[in-house]
Amino acid sequence: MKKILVLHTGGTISMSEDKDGKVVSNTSNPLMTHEPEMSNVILHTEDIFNLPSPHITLKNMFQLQRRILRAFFEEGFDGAVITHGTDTLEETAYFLDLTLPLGAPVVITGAMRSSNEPGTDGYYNFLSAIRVASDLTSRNRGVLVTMNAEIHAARFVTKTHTTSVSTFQTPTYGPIGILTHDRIVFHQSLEEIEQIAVSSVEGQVPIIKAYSGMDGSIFDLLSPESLDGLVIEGLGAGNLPPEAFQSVKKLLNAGLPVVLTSRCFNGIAEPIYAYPGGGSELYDAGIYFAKEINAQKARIKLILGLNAHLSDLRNFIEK
Ligand SMILES: NC(=O)C[C@H](N)C(=O)O
Repeated sequence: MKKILVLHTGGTISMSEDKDGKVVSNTSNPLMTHEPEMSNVILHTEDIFNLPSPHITLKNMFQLQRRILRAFFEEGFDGAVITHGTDTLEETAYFLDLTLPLGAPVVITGAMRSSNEPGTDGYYNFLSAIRVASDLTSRNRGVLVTMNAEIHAARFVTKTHTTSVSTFQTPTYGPIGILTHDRIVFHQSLEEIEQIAVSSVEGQVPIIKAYSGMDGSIFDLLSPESLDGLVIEGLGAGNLPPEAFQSVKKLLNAGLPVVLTSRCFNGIAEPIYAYPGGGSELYDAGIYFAKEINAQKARIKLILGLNAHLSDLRNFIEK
């Protein structure tokens, strides 16, 4: 028997469509009145929050992390399943991936169609997440996201479509496993799972997206004293328009950590180009290049790195 902790946090998976066709939150989670029964699994369920995922904060993520640590190290659970709204699911998944130790599986899922809509995917995804969390082959893989019969690594998965049930995709690498009718099949594993210990999750770190013709005005509006860091979604392989870069330099000189990702959906940001505003200039000026992760995940990583007071923040961000 596997003992699995289920933490419901809200999101479409817990919502219903009302008579006007609007999707609304419920006071009681429909997944709790209709729990899957599996011969080899005992579920312990908690409605830890009931929040649409745009309302989820770093504090909520930290609360989930501490609840799961207690479940694994004091209460003898073999795995955990989290149901979550899909809008920010990838951020919570990555936060937990970085802050939970390897071992028992932690699987996050959600739904794109609420509980009473035709073709709702909530119950199926919930059942799939329980199957993955209770399977021995899911151990030591970092936090997993299970949606639409696919298993993705939390570090790379992202929401790619506003409404499709196949919205969660892993650019560049693809899913690490699939669920068939009877089996769970992993076909890839991550080389290395990163971990960081934090005792706080404070920090003001906005994300700014670069675009053609961008000048420095948006960066000039920022006061480095009221920020802890900045993430820029740069162009292509990791470049900025030259005027924008001149203003970013002022923030760097004021001691603000600045992390660069690419607005490209696939690939890795690297300091290749040496023209004004090119990646090589940005790197030499002290901008950190976040490898392989998108801007919203780079923000989580930077905040965790700052809260851990790392002596070599660049190394952590660029790993
Ligand atoms: N499909 C969903 O769960 C979207 C919803 N807006 C949420 O993130 O809470």
